[in-house]
Amino acid sequence: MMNNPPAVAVHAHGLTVRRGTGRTPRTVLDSLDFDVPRGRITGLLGPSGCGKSTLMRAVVATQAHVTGTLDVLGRPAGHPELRSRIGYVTQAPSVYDDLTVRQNLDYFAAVLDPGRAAADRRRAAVDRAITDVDLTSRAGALAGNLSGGQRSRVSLAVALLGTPELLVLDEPTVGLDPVLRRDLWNLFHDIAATRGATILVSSHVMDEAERCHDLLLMREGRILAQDTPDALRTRTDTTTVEEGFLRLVDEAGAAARETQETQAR
Ligand SMILES: Nc1ncnc2c1ncn2[C@@H]1O[C@H](COP(=O)(O)OP(=O)(O)OP(=O)(O)O)[C@@H](O)[C@H]1O
Repeated sequence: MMNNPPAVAVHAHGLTVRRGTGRTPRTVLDSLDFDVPRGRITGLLGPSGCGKSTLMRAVVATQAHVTGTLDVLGRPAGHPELRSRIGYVTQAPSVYDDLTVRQNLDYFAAVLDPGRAAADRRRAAVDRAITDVDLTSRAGALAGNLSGGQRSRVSLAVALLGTPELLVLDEPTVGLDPVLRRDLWNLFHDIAATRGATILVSSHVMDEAERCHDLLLMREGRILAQDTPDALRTRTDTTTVEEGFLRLVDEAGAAARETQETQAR
């Protein structure tokens, strides 16, 4: 019997992913060890191509060729019980342009919680999700007529429908103006604080790191650091997470060169 849920939402040990077809698939995640604490916002940050989306896809079990240990909400990734406990928003907003905001949500709610008996529950869930993302005044608008930021919020509302314990958000603020980015981050903090939900959110914009409780900094398929923004700045003796990240990159590069030179002697 489980009395208290574990304090860790995602636990990875030796997590490895190989991608690509043919005889020589590439290792795109290389033996990662990390934990994502529950009830907090963990930012997954690193340059384009470092493996953020692949890591998220492994967590939500849409990625093939995953090896190592990967536990999510106390179950192995991909366990059927996790389906309703995780909300996932991909980089491209997955909404139907020819449906209104409410129709999009009604559709996904019907998939999640089907049957006539659940109609009232579905309506309440849809109302709540629309309110959560602050789209009440646009509920009747066609998704195809919304701005990029509004479409992202519809996608987020879909992910919120099942009141997930873990929200996995792949670059949700990409291409948004500073005001919309700030509003979305405020919403993430609201969701984490009021629902106790865990949020794993990726970005390649380093200033967004400052908005996270915890950070996983990635580079070239590896975890460079797992820290809070404050601890990272202190440890690297820098004033921003971006400078701290660059210092860690330089240190890792110097260490790699030293190893190569030692091996060449
Ligand atoms: N279908 C695929 N087949 C082979 N390799 C792939 C495939 N998709 C991605 N990759 C490679 O895997 C690596 C990690 O890609 P991934 O999309 O996870 O990075 P990312 O950090 O999310 O990048 P971005 O910020 O640009 O979305 C990259 O080197 C990419 O080229």
